[in-house]
Amino acid sequence: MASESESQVKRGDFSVTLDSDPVDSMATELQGLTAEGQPEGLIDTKEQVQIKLADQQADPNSPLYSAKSFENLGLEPELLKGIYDMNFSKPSKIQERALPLLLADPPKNMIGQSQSGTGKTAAFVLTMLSRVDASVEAPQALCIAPSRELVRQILDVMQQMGKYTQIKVSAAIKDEGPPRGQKITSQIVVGTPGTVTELIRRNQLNMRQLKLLVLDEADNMLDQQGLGDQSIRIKNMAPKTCQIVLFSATFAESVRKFAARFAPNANEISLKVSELSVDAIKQVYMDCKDESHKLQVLEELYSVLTVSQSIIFVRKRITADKIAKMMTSSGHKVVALHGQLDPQTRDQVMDGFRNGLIKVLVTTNVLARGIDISQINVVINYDIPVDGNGRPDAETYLHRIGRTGRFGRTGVAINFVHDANSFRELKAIQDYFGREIIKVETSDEEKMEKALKKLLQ
Ligand SMILES: Nc1ncnc2c1ncn2[C@@H]1O[C@H](COP(=O)(O)OP(=O)(O)OP(=O)(O)O)[C@@H](O)[C@H]1O
Repeated sequence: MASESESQVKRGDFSVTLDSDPVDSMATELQGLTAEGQPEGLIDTKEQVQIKLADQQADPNSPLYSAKSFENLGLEPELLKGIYDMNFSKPSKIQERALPLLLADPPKNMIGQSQSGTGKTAAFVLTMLSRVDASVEAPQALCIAPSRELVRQILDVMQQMGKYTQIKVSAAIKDEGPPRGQKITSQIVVGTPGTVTELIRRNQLNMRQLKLLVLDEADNMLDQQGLGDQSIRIKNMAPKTCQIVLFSATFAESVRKFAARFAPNANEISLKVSELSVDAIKQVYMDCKDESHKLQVLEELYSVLTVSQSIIFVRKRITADKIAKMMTSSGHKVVALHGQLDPQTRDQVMDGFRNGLIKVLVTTNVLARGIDISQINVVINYDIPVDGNGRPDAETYLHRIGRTGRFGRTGVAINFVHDANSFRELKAIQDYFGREIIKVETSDEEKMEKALKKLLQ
């Protein structure tokens, strides 16, 4: 991308001016403990993953700290059966590293980071299923996640993995919790923070026997402007001995500090900022003349591309509805999904997208995180993500594009820019991650078609 004047990327509570070589300076900040003066107990692996063990006496070279097979983890045979039923033959990198630490006794807190689509869910789901006692009829493990859709997905993984066990799992999302007055007796609960808080308040969810609390998309869950307060309140209801596990693909420095307080003395698996992007996701941008030209380019794009499934991210609900209407009238199987829809409709839309009846989903940031659908080969940032203060939001960008290119698959992320502002926003994000976002010609239809087809080869 051509050089632009100053622009700022917001990272939690600090910002960086692009003129000061943001990639280098921010990488140094985010590396944190990996810079000079590396403390003991920190393993700097070849893949630039840093593992910081809470126990400084631990021998980092011990085979205990990586599991090359699921059998090595000492899991119950019923759980192994569930894993193999899902066709997981061996642990992914994050599972290999995190599971031995997560399952060790006495339990230790964990702050775990790995790129999108690398198998974090299975790591914490297996831990939850391993830690609870099926003969005790009370909640012992609780997972909270930021969206209804993500909670339902985690429940699905939980049910598949645990299908040969006697463990019961309950949902804590709007309209799907236990009926009023009825106490939860399931060993595991997965929910959104709002509904979980409500169930605790109504004495339906008793936290007394909780051994494990997991925050998926933890940086988002701890964000002070968002779900942070609720997450803190939930944690404060758990016993002091409860194991706290935080997972995400991103932890901005300010959140990381807070996370370290939320999950004290945790084992940490972290990535440098330069390692956050998934190589298999090709990132491009399309230069549109103005806001209305974006709609036209979108139409052209879908007329030339063979997309199996895709997500279009927009800033506002109204834009989502407008695009869905326009594309539907052009004959595409498109639906908009956002927070204004009622829970049942959201579930129906999501189920339709998962089983392939809906090919394109137009959505807001509500689906930016965690959603795992392997058929998605294109993600479009129709609007560049910005935070509440209107500054480019690098984390949300990474999560959004991470809906494609999952678990070794390839994918394409297409960004629309249409004025100096959107250009600056995208440039700031590009410079932050240090990965070039390549231009696709929009002025010449033939060239555009050729470039797009090549992208998806
Ligand atoms: N060991 C494994 N073997 C094969 N497939 C796996 C394994 N672990 C996870 N997967 C698959 O990889 C995909 C991505 O996993 P998952 O959704 O857990 O990623 P994630 O790291 O949580 O991503 P995100 O940061 O986007 O939330 C899923 O479809 C999952 O079934």
